[in-house]
Amino acid sequence: MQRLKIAVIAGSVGTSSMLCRQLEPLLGGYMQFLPYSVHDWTGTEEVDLVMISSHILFIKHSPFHVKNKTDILIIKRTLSKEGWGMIRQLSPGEKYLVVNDERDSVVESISLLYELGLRHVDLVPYYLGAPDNRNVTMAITPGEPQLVPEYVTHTIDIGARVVDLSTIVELLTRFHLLNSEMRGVLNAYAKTIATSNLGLQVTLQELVNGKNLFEETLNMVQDGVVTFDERGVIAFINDTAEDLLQSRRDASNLSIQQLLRYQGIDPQFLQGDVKDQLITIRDQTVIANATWIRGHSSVRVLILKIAKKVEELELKLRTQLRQNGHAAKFTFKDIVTESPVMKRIIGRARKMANNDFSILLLGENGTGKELFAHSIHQYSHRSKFPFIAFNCGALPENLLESELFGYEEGAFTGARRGGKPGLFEQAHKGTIFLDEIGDISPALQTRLLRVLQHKEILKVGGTRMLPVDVRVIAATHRDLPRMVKEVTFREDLYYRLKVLQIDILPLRERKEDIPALIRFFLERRGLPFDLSGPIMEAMLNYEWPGNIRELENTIEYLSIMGDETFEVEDLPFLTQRSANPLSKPEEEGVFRPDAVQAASPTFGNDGESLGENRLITVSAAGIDAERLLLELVLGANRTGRHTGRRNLAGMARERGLIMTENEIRKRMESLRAQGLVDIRLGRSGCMLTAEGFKRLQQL
Ligand SMILES: Nc1ncnc2c1ncn2[C@@H]1O[C@H](COP(=O)(O)OP(=O)(O)OP(=O)(O)O)[C@@H](O)[C@H]1O
Repeated sequence: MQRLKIAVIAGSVGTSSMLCRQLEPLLGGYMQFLPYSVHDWTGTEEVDLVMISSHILFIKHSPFHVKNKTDILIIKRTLSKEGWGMIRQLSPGEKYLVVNDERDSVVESISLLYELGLRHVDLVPYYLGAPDNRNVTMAITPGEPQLVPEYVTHTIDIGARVVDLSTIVELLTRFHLLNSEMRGVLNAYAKTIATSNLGLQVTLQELVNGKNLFEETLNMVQDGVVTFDERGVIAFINDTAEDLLQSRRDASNLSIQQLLRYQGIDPQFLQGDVKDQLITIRDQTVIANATWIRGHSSVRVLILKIAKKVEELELKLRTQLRQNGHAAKFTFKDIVTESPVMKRIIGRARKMANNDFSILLLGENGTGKELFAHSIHQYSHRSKFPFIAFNCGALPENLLESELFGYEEGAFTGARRGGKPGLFEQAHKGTIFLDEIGDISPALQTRLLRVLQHKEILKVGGTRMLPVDVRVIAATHRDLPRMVKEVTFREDLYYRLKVLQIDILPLRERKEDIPALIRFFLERRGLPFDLSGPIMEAMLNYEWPGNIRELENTIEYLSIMGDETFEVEDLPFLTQRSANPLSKPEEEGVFRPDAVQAASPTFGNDGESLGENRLITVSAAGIDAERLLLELVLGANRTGRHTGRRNLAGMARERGLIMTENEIRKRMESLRAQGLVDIRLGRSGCMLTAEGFKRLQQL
C-alpha cells in the first residue's frame, strides 16, 4: 500500500525530526513523515500534506509556499502526561523561568502551561538574548536544559512538547482514516498526554466505548455488515464481512468497490437501493441489501446474508416442480364423494371452470383443494395449455419473486445468462395454482395484484412489461377474511382473488365420504382388505384433522403392515381423542384435536398446523429434518427399500436436505427414543411405527 507523504516543518530539523518520531509510531501504517527545517523548505516538494510546527512559525514565514495548493495543517502541541506531572503541583506564588531557544517558543510554552492550568506560579520568559532575571533561581524547560542560565539552581525539564490529540484527529479525518482501529490507537495515545482538549478526550473515550459495544454486537451477527461513505470508503466492516470479502484489518482503508472487485463482483450493483440481490462471493450465494443510514445522507450500510440454504432450496424447488409436472393430472371424476353438499360444490366448480375469473379455494389442509384446481383447469378451455401448481409457503420471499415472475439477464450477480422465465410466463394461456396464498408477503401481494389487474408481469431486474394470459387459482387453509381484518392480507387482492370462491368442507363434516374414500384408496392399491366392524366405526368417529390426506396415508400405512385383519389397536390414534401423549398441547406446529373440535366449521384456529405432508416444510431453520426422515422411512418401507443411513442420506439429498450419515444416525436414534421408528437389526432396517405414522400426520 502506498503511504501518504507528509512534510513536517519546524524552526530546526531537530524539532521537525522529533515531531516525526512522535507521529511515526502512531500513523506510520498509513503515512510517511518527512522532517524539514523551515529554511530548507523550497515549496516545490511533492507531498500530500504540509504540517507546520507552530502558528508563530507559520505567520513568520507567510506567505507559505506549497506546491499544487497542498493543504497546510498547523500542529497543536501539548505536554506529555509525565512532564505535566512534574509541575502541576508546584507551590503557589513561586517564580520560574520558562526557558527555550527563541522568544516565540517561550511565549507558546507559557501560554500552553497556562492553558493546562498552571496559574498559581509566576512564569518568567527566558530565551537566548533575553535580559537576565537573576533573582529567579528556578526554571522550567521543554527539553532544552542546556539553555538554562548558570544562576538557576533548580531546573525542571518537562520534555519536548508533543503533538496534541486534536491534530492527530484532524489528520486522520482529512484522509478518512478515522476507522475503528485508529480510534483505539488514539484513545491509547490520549492517555499519554496532558491535553487541554478535555471535551475531545471525553468524546473520544465515549466513542471508543460505544463503538466497541457496537462493533462487538455487529460481530456477533451472522450476516456481513459493511458501512461506507459516498465514495465507498469503509468506516466499519464486521468479522463476517471481512471473512467473506477476505479483507484484512490492515486493508481497512480499501474502498468497498475495491473489495468487491477483488472478488470479481462489479460494484455497479451498489448504485441506488439494493434489495435482496443475489450475488456470488467465493462460490457462496449471498443475498445483498444496501440502504442509506437514516439521518446520514452519505453513509450506507451493506448487509450480506449468506444463503447457504439457497441452493438446497432451489434444488427442492426443482424437485417440487418436477413432481408437480406442468400438466393437470386430475379431473372432477377423480373427486370421490357421497356428500350432497360436496356434489353441489363440484357442480358449481364445473360452472366456474368455463370463464377466466380468478378462483379462491378455501379449506383445511388435505381437503382436496389441489385436486379441485387440477379438475377446474382440465374442465376449462385452457386444458390444452400448462397447469402449474406452486406452493407459495415453500420459499423465502426473494426466491419466490424470481420464481413467479422470472428475472432478466444481469438482474443480479450470478443471474443466469439469458435470464429466466417465471412460472407466470411458463403458464401462459394455462392456469397457475398458487397454494398457500395466505403466506405471501405484503410486497408480493402488491405485485400479484398488479398482475391480476393488468395481466402483465415485470421480471426482476426488467424494464418492460410482458403480457401474460394466465388464470389464477389460489388456495389457502388460512382464515383470509380475518387476515384482511388484521391487515396482514391486502383487501383489494382478496376481493380480486375471491371473485369466485369455493369452500371445501373438512372431512369431519362429510363423514359419509369416509367409507367411499377408504374403498377408493384400498382399490387403488389393489388391496383386498375389508375394513368393517370396530375399526370402521373408529374411523367414522375420528375427527381426521389432516382430512383426506390423513385418511389416505392411514390406508397407505395399513398396506405397509401387510396384514389382512386389523384391530383398532393397530391405529391407536383413532381412539385418542384428547391430548396426544407425544405432543405437549402448547407446542407450536402440533395439532391439537380439541382445538379443532372447538373451532369454526371451516377453519381450525390451529388450522395452520394441520397435516401437510406433500411438501417439505421450509422454516427459518430450514427443512424439517425429522419430518423428512419419517417420510423417507415410510416411503422406503412401502417400496421395500433398505433404510440404511447411506440410503437415507442419498434420498434426503434428492429432496433438498443435506445431512451427514452421522447426523442421520443421531436423528434416527432420537426418533426411535420417541417411539416413532422401530430400528431392527439385519436387512429390514427400520420401520415406521404407528406413532411415527401419526406424528407424520401432525407435523
Ligand atoms: N375427494 C377426494 N377423492 C379422492 N382423493 C382425494 C379427495 N380429496 C383429496 N384427495 C387426495 O388427498 C390428498 C390431499 O389433497 P390435496 O393435495 O388436493 O389437498 P389440499 O387441500 O390441496 O391440501 P393442502 O392445503 O395441504 O395443499 C391428495 O392425494 C388428493 O388426491
